[in-house]
Amino acid sequence: MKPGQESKGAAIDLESISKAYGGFNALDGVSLRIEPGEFMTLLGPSGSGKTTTLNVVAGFTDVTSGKLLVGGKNVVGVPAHKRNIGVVFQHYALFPHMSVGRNVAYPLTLRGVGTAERKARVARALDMVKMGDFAHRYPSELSGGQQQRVALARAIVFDPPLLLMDEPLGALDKKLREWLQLEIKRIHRELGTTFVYVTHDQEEALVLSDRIAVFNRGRIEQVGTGRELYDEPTTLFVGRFIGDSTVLRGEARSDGASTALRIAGETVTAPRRMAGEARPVMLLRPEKLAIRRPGQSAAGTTNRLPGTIAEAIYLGSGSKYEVRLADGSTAIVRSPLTGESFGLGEEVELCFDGADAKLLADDSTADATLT
Ligand SMILES: Nc1ncnc2c1ncn2[C@@H]1O[C@H](COP(=O)(O)OP(=O)(O)OP(=O)(O)O)[C@@H](O)[C@H]1O
Repeated sequence: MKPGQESKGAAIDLESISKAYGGFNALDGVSLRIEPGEFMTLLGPSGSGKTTTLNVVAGFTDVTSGKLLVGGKNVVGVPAHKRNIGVVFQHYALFPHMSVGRNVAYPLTLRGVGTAERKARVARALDMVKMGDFAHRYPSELSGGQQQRVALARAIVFDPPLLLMDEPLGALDKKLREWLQLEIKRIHRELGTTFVYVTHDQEEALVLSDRIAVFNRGRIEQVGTGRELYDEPTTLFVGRFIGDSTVLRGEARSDGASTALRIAGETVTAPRRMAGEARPVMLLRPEKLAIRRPGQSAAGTTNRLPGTIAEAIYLGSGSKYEVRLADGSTAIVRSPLTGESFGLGEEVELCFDGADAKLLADDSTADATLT
């Protein structure tokens, strides 16, 4: 949204929404406030409840319990076609027998909008998605990316206060997807409408969103900006799902204000304690880890673990290394182009400052659910 521009978007409030199919809880007490004009992404692995949540907001799925407010009004029980919400799915649901222009005009025809205004609004919506020259084509004459842009035009042509998108770029190749991500971001800015977007792709979520809600097994684990989720994950699942990470597990000992982990005979410490009874693990981001040759001094690092280079990947802007540790686990390290390089199989030391380690409660399901 432009500064000073008033949001045309609706606020959404999900309050303790549950949805059961037989004895299975697809949604298990989901609460989320989405601000007017916000770009909110629902992110999580397959089966975590993202699509069910979106369908509940759209009115395609009823709830077992809970409240849903759109623009402050309770819409539980209101049928989908009366909610005035724009929707885009992964598979372009364009009408094949209608031209692009007639496809985009369809929601206006349904609403009884007169011819002159209809033409003007269809032209505006097609221009917004850069498909102004394609009004006379048929869907079968368009590429996948073009069809999705038409679907987007059709979803925004009636100025809905809320636009829902379920993996709209899922069927497209990487380059096209990256370009359309930027287009969707621009359209969101220009419209000022509330966007709710479903994806299982964390990079896509980071590119697009004002905030991200991370789903796991029918619940929201954490809601925050991409930076908050990366820098301050509150659960191991979120820490593992957003960005690369290394998880150190070992026999834990906490005393005073610090926590020590014993890993294959070595001890690493962090100058913090974790509240509660759960077993702590340390989570480290790749840029907080360094690799040194054994015996080499490493200023500023308080911890060292011996390991072996298991993988070295040249990334152009630097290198990414996988270091196999003595307990069999793998650490991921990013090192700048200017740094030293290491060969496969080389014996090294993994170094880090304990202050950079996040202490999180262990959760054995956090690895299994990463798909
Ligand atoms: N109509 C249904 N009947 C029974 N179970 C369902 C139904 N719809 C969804 N589920 C189940 O609810 C869970 C959540 O599904 P949902 O589609 O919301 O997940 P998702 O996070 O969107 O995953 P994906 O990315 O694979 O679409 C899944 O385990 C799914 O099998």
